[in-house]
Amino acid sequence: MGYAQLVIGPAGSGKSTYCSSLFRHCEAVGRSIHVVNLDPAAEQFDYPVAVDIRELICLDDVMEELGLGPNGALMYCMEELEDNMDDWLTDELDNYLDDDYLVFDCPGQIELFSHVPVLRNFVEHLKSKNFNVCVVYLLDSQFITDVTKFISGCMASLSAMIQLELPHVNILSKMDLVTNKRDIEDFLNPQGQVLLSELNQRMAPQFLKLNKALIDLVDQYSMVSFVPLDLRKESSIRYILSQIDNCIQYGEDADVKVKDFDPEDIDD
Ligand SMILES: Nc1nc2c(ncn2[C@@H]2O[C@H](COP(=O)(O)OP(=O)(O)OP(=O)(O)O)[C@@H](O)[C@H]2O)c(=O)[nH]1
Ligand SMILES: [Mg+2]
Repeated sequence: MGYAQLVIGPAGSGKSTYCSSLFRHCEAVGRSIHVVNLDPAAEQFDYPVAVDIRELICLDDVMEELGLGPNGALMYCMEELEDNMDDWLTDELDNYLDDDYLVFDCPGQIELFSHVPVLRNFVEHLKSKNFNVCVVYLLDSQFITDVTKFISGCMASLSAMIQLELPHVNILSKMDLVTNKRDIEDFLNPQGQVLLSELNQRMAPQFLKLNKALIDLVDQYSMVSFVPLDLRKESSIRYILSQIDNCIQYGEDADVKVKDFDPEDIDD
C-alpha cells in the first residue's frame, strides 16, 4: 500500500510552497516523503523533485510546435500524461516501495479538477497501483475576506470533490498574511444560516432563492470546513499533516502528536 496527497487549488494558492514546506518538515522529523512535479510549466523548485512531468513533456515545446497559448499547451501536456500512464508513469512509480508516501504538486488551472477527466483518470491509476489518495485543496486566505468570494471558493472545491471522489482536506493557505483574525474566523467553520444572511445582504433580492440553494448545497456536502495553514509555525504544518495522514490511514499504529496546536489559534 502506497500513500499519496494530490495537492490542488487555484493558481497561486501556495501549492508548491506547501509541498516544499511539507518536505522540509518531514525531513526535520526524519520522515520520508517524495514530491512529484505534475506542473509542466513549473520552472524552479524548493524541494527535490522525485518525479518530474517535464521529463515526459515540456510546455515550451508544445507552445512552440503546436502554436498553443500557455493554458491550451498545459491541457495538451496533461493529456500526454494521461496517454502515458501505463508506460512512463508506471515506470516512474515502480521506483517507489510499498509504503512510500508521494505528494503530487499539481498545476493551478481550475479546469483540471472541474470538468476535464485527466486528474480523475490519474487518481484511478494511482488507486489501481494500490495508493491511498487524498485531495489537499488549497485556497488563498486573501480571497476569503467576504462571503461571495468564500462561496465561489467553496464551489470550486466542491467541484473537485465531485470530480475526484476522494477524501478531501480543505486548507486555507497564507495565514501569515491575515492581519485581522476576525475577517477569517467566520469562514473557518461557518454556520449555514450566518453565511446565508450575509449573502442575502450582499446580493439583490432576486437572488434570495439562489443564495439559499447554494448554502444548502455547501451544507449538505458538509465541506465548509477549512484548516488554516500558517507556514511560520511548525505546529500548523504538523497538524495539517496529521489530518491528512488520518484521511489516508497512514501510520494508523503510530501515535500522532497534535496536542500542541489549536487550529482556532491563528494569531500568535
Ligand atoms: N505570505 C505568504 N506567501 C505565500 C505562502 N505560500 C505561497 N506564497 C506565495 O504565493 C505565491 C504563489 O505560491 P506558489 O507556491 O508558487 O503557488 P502555486 O499554487 O504552486 O502556484 P501555481 O503552481 O502557479 O498554481 C508565491 O509568490 C509564494 O511566495 C504563504 O504561506 N505565505
Ligand atoms: Mg505551483
